[in-house]
Amino acid sequence: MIKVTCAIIVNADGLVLAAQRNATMSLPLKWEFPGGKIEPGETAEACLIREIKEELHVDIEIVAPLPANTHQYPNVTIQLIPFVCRITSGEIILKEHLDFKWVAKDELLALDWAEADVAIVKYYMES
Ligand SMILES: Nc1nc2c([nH]c(=O)n2[C@H]2C[C@H](O)[C@@H](COP(=O)(O)OP(=O)(O)OP(=O)(O)O)O2)c(=O)[nH]1
Repeated sequence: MIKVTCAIIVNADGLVLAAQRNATMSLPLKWEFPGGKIEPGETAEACLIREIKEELHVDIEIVAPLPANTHQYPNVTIQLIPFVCRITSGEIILKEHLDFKWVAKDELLALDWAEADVAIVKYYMES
């Protein structure tokens, strides 16, 4: 099982950042919460701060954890470990994703999410 962290980044207006995977990634064009695989010896929190800097070019702080979701894709099982986060500095520059948008909480489920993310979206909407 691969452990993957992801960031539910909330802005000052309460909107949530959704990021679209590019056409050459696995799960092409699906929407996700940015993040990535935990490296050996790394904490989930440190992983997420590193990944967000690499992918979005911003610094974040972690606000709160949400329940992890284990999901079996045909070729891989991942444990997706979410944290609610805030940007502390920088402007978003996409380094890997195709697109991003800020979405109202009650409109999140309308996006075409990576399957593992749907449960996380629901946890967040109920939180
Ligand atoms: N970062 C991230 N990955 C997710 C999410 N939902 C989801 O199913 N994944 C999957 C996609 C990948 O199989 C795996 C890790 O994604 P990644 O973005 O860090 O790694 P990657 O593109 O290099 O993965 P891969 O193409 O090598 O399989 O987790 C999510 O919300 N955020």
